Amino acid sequence: MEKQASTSILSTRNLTIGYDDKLVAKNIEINIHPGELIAVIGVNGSGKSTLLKTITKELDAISGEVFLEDLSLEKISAKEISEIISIVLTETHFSKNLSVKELVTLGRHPYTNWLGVLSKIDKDAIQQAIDLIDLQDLADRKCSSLSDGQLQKVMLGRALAQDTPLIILDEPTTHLDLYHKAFVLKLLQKLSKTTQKAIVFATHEIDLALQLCDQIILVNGGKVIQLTPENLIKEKHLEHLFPSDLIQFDAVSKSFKIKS
Ligand SMILES: Nc1ncnc2c1ncn2[C@@H]1O[C@H](COP(=O)(O)OP(=O)(O)OP(=O)(O)O)[C@@H](O)[C@H]1O
Repeated sequence: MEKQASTSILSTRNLTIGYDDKLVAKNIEINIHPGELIAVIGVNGSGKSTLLKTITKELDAISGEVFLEDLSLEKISAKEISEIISIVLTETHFSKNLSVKELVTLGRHPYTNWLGVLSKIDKDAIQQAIDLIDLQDLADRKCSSLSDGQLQKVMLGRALAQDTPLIILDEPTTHLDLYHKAFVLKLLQKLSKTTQKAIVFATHEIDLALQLCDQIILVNGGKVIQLTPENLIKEKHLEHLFPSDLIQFDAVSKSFKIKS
């Protein structure tokens, strides 16, 4: 089995992503390490979801390679992937009739036997996830009774219970107000540091991502670059992200401003 020498949890080599009739981005070289909080940013339709789908094997790469830890993604089974990556999608693919604790318990699915019997390790992982994000008071509530912000925390709880070194989230702050967007992203930042898990999320909250993330992956015009927020700003990659007739990036406040 081909190996790549590095301490990355996930890396790519000369990766090209897209669909049968559409090349989305090429020459992608990204590296994700333990404890890092990484935002994937880019305008609508730039390829953020395509990149996340490709690195989680939901979509085949057009060419190039993805490595999970040091193994080529092509050679790893779905079960092995689920022990390394947990995925939190925006759309909810579960019955909201479940209680919070039942939903968090689903995170242990890759580890339980076919009867779904929980071992002590499973029960401890579920409790730890509930404690880590303060879900104790919500544990017996039905998911249908939760606000979007609470539901997002519960989805994160399920990913934590899966206890993988890498958590990937597709737009975790959609539908949240500014306070809850900041709350969820700050929680992701805290979890990446306390658990040393790598957390990667696609987002349109560029201002917040610049303040909170260790690294930014920018998908733009068929290219993908990975830099620290400081270098992304210093190298002026954000200046021409959007058409300049309406908004411009202000490097001093590290935020986008509407042109007067
Ligand atoms: N199944 C598909 N087949 C062909 N083209 C697709 C498919 N899914 C997406 N695309 C195209 O690939 C490009 C990248 O789409 P993608 O959904 O990855 O962008 P995104 O950055 O996640 O967008 P958004 O911010 O709007 O969610 C777009 O041009 C889109 O139309």
